[in-house]
Amino acid sequence: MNLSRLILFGAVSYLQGKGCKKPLCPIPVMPAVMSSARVARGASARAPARAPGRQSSRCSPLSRSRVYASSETVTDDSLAALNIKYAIPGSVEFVEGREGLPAVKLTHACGASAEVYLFGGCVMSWKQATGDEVLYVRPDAKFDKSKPISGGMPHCFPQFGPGEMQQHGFARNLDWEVSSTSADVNPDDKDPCVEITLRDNEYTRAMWDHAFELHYSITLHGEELQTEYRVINTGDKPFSFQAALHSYFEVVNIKLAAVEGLGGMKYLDKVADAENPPTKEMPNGTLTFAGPVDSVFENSPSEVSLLVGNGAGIALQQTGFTDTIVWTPWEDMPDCYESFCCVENAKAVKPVTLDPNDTWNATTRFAVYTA
Ligand SMILES: O=P(O)(O)OC[C@H]1O[C@@H](O)[C@H](O)[C@@H](O)[C@@H]1O
Repeated sequence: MNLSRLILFGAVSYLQGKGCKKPLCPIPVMPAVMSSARVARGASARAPARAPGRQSSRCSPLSRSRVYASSETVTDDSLAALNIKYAIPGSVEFVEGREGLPAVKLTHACGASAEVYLFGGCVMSWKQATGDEVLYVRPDAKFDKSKPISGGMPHCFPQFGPGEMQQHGFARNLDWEVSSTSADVNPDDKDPCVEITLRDNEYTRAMWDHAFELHYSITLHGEELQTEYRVINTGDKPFSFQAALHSYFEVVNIKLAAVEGLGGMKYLDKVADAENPPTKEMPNGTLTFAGPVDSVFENSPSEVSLLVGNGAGIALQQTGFTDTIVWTPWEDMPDCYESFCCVENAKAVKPVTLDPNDTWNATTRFAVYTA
């Protein structure tokens, strides 16, 4: 990726076209249907024109852009079946990701795109209209399911960590199911969207004995990436969990990068002690990097920005996720640390406790801007 091009082309033209000012337009009202019980069970939240339960009525097998050999064995979980059921020509398509992992590609009419891998429910790519990649995937990332994908936007659920469970919980190393797709929030400016779902199973029960549904929707609103995260307690006893989007962003160089919006805040310093982090206070101003950082900011502002080192930045807005984590491993990862910075939207410090049938929601909105 060459983020410097963002200054000249995509971000400027798109944000100007949308009338945005730095760093972001006010958060638009998310579709009200996102919180309804019907949606929580998997109906297509963002396609009100469709009949309930018919998630891909706009998808015609005849007009899909990918052609499959007729001799191909179509199983329920194959790309062909997913495309037949959920593809929306020009907006939503199921494709083969790295090492054959199934992925859903969202394409916005402005040229922006995103790719979400069903393994780990991980947004692996988010590109601006120019083709510039915003996310970062580590060179040591594995795509054989032997470990979670190290890069993009993996999940931390139901544990942020460290804790009793595997680091960051299990949601990032399981296959998620597709529950709906849509592309018709506004017919004049189609916003492609996919919703994927994770439910408890034998594997999760062995680690965490609770019945749950985790619904995660990813939408491209122009060049912006928006997500909605919904946890439902489907069991008969309360449970507590932590959750985070462990986002890896590409930077020009970590030594030139900075995070705005956290000045003067208290934080837990996990570099000093990962198990019992001491509380420290940030000086006013921006957070810059001259060594490893692993800081947890509780009740952080709903908007922070990552400056990538060339004048461009990524604004992160959140609701529900009350905390922000900033992580750079520095020389623990000598081959790649200069190229990325993790700025994570999280509910990590105080876990959420959810009663049976209750739902917890969190949203994020990511947008590239120029100074
Ligand atoms: O599991 P990954 O992707 O290698 O990330 C590990 C890091 O993830 C961060 O979220 C934590 O704050 C760090 O403490 C941890 O080291």
